[in-house]
Amino acid sequence: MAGVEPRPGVAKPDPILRASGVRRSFGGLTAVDVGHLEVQRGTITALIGPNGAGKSTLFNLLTGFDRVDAGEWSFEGRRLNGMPGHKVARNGMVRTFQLTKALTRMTVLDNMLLAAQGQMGERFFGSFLRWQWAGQEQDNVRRAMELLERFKLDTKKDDIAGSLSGGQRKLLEMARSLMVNPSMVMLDEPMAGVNPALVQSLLGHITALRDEGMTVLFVEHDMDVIMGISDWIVVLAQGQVIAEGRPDDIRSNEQVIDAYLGAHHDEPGSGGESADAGNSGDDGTAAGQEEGR
Ligand SMILES: Nc1ncnc2c1ncn2[C@@H]1O[C@H](COP(=O)(O)OP(=O)(O)OP(=O)(O)O)[C@@H](O)[C@H]1O
Repeated sequence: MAGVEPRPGVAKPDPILRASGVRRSFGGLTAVDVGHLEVQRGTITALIGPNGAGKSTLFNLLTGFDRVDAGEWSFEGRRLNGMPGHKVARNGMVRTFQLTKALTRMTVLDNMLLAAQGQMGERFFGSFLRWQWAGQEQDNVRRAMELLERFKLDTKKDDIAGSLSGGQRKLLEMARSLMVNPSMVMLDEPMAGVNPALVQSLLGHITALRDEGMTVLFVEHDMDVIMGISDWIVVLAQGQVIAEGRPDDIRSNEQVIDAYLGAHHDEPGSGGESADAGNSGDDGTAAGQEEGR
């Protein structure tokens, strides 16, 4: 990334993901309107922005979990427009999801085995899928156990996922995403609901993935995490990319500071003194119940 200019839409030397003219509106509100965006292969790229900036919507669009009004994007040179989420995942671009109610009722190992099906959704789970797996099951179990060991969840394989702490759930979400052998993982608020004691461990896992050649794109609100771990940062505000750059470029970017302060303008007591959107760890998961390991 040396020599890449810090400006919105800048071309990268070896982009794994390219998006152009991606737009999505809800009624009269334009949630996403991205002119051009490239994600460099093998980097940790953070997608940040104030509440309501369009980060989740952009994630959903790129991964096939929502439909664009306009625009196109490609991953590894292959057009993804109109491809459903499970096919996008099979093409190597996979996203994490917070564990749904149905998933929290399954064991940790079943969560992993279901993920091997490539984000088809838990409604497909059950005797039918189990029957269909017959041949692949051994390979999948082997891979699942390797990943559970890596994320230090192997001793929990028979526990119900809902019994895991907030941090362990995040580890499971990450482990699940790796079941399809992706080349890019998109992490949705990997630190939300995680006890500070486990944050370093999670950060270690994310940088290890990058060091093994994986591309990581993540949405996060915690500025210390973002500035500490990111190779590149993309800032969204009101659906548009308003800035891109290395952490030092973004830290001092006035447009970015204005966007955060503007977003906080009407919130009582916000004071606008910080560029942190300030809502990390508030997703109502098992924060404060970390056991660590
Ligand atoms: N399904 C939907 N129907 C209507 N409006 C929506 C829908 N999804 C998102 N929006 C609106 O689109 C805008 C962008 O929302 P989005 O959730 O993508 O922002 P975000 O940057 O992820 O915010 P946060 O940091 O709070 O999660 C918001 O104004 C939101 O209210």
